[in-house]
Amino acid sequence: RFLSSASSSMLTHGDEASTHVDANGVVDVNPPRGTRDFPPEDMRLRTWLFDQFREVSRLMAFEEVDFPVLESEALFIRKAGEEITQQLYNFEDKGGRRVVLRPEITPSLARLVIKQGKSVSLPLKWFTIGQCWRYERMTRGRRREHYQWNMDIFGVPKVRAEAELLQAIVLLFQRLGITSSDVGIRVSSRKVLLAVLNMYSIPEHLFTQVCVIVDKFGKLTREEIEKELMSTGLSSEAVQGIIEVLSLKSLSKLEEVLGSGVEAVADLKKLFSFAEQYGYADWICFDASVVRGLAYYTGIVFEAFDREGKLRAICGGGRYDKLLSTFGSEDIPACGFGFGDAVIVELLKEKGLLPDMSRQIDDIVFPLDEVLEGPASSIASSLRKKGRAVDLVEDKRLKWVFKHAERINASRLILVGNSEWERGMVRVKILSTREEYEVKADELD
Ligand SMILES: Nc1ccc(Br)nc1
Repeated sequence: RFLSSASSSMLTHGDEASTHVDANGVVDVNPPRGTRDFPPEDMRLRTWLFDQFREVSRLMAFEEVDFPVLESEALFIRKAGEEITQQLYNFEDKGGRRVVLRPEITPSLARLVIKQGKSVSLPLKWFTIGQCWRYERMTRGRRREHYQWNMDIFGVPKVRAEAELLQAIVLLFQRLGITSSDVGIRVSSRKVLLAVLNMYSIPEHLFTQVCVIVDKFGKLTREEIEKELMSTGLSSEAVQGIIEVLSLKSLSKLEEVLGSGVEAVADLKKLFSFAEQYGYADWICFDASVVRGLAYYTGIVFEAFDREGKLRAICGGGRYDKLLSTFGSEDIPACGFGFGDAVIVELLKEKGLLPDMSRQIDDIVFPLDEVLEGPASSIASSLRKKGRAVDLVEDKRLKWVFKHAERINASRLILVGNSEWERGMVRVKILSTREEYEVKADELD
């Protein structure tokens, strides 16, 4: 007897350590808090989504890479107060090593690029789809794991790289049936904020900290943002200046405030002109409030959002030209994005774009008598060798088999019966047309 999910939840209160086994030693059948199982129908949807990620990666000529989900904690120790590093799923292993279930992919990518060193020629265009983790007090009841598709380009210093990544994102949306009226991509550059800090002679060491605070724009009230910015020691004049510039939504206004010839403006102008050439200009818009919450971004940053404003960011990314030197290596210019598997599915549901996820099988082979189980096996085997997906069924009544064939959308039902088999024949039923005929068993394909 298994506990139902309801009764098992009585075993665990809040987030303090709780048993996953009840008083009678019966295991709670739910997965650990904040994690998901993928039973067949959910797994078909996930596989379909990941196939779209892979197909876009192929179209963009990216190579697939992979890493352990377990990483050294050292890869993620950053002092900028990011949410992602305050929620590390970290622990000490039996060897006394400080390790984490990775919260993101980019540091692993950087680690591998450094490890590969001179043996790889730039530019590198790599992608991966991997599970990422966070340990959050369950008070907010949020998930603790999700899968992320990551696309990263190493060795391209110019905004061509960002233009390529934006095309990948737009291609993905288009493959899913999402249009630029459903989704937009906000684009800015951290160099905008850097220019503002320079205008107020704010020391650059405050840069990442200010970025992490400003990333909460829209999540916190203006007063809360002002308070957090002031707490870093910024003058109220500088705080007002930052908020004024970050509220800009027009590149020409930005140029007026920052002056022409500022690198941030030049980069963004170049990127928007690329967008026209690629044909995705109607997907992107300048929004100076976009800074993204990761400390290591240094240039263009972007995030996709649903225009109805009901959901969290769908994906996001940016340039991180100085990440490798934080690991003690020579810097290599880089940019990339992460695209989670959860928000996009919520959006597809909202838009009625979830694909049909029912099963599909080519053939069901069914022996009408148990003495024919052997012949049924050889028929199933030869069909499989010809590439047919075959469900070999036995110990069932024929009525059940017909129901089953409907349930799994089988194309054909191959019945192995005594009278036919004596003549080396089998009976074939085409389930879509109800057509039925006999065929020589060794001519079945
Ligand atoms: N970084 C991160 C990891 C896991 C989840 Br769920 N969300 C964000």
